[in-house]
Amino acid sequence: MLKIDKPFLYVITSGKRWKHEEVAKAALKAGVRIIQYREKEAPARVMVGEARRIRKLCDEYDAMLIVNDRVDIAIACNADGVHVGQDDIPAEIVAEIFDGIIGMSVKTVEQAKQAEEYADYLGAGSAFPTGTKESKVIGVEGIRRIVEAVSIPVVAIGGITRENVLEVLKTGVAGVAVVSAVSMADDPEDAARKLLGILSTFNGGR
Ligand SMILES: Cc1ncc(COP(=O)(O)OP(=O)(O)O)c(N)n1
Ligand SMILES: Cc1ncsc1CCOP(=O)(O)O
Ligand SMILES: [Mg+2]
Repeated sequence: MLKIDKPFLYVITSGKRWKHEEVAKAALKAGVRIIQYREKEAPARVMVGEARRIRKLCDEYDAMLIVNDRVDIAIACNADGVHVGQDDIPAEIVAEIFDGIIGMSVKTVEQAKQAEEYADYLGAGSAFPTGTKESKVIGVEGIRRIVEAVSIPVVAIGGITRENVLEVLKTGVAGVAVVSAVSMADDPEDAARKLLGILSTFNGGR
């Protein structure tokens, strides 16, 4: 389902410093192959336009697009997938109406095992404290427990930076997801390139 080499960098856009499209384009130029469009406040009319423009960019770079929370926007922009959390539309209902990748957020092994039935991958975190979202920190050990409990790809999220990403990779995650490390960077393309550089040197050892 996630047809990219491991470990991968999963960039989540925020429109708070740069436009969503600017972040997506910078990440794609750097070599990122999975982008999540995450917009929590804009009207649907604005979201659908942004999501469609990012879809076009992802097509140019042969990259996957996941839409956060909103199955309607995901359908309208022909996204590859949709990501839902514990309070969003349940994954089993997403599966009824959406033909694509389903990602689900989890914090515990119990949630992870339940999510496995309908999800194609899991977003596990927060790995570290983060200012981007109020989210309980489960730590690197919490991520490791989830990785070991399931057989679908696990993407770590929350407070991941160039400084701590190696520690996270050692848990065996399939990928690492970042919002601020790229979307809030002075130079998002350079930030993504540097993170990708660290991922490519990681030898997979635990
Ligand atoms: C890859 C990935 N993992 C986790 C999340 C968080 O989803 P959720 O808990 O629904 O929180 P919001 O992002 O919707 O605020 C994610 N978006 N992506
Ligand atoms: C969306 C989300 N879900 C758990 S932590 C988080 C925020 C991640 O953002 P950042 O990479 O800036 O810490
Ligand atoms: Mg959500």
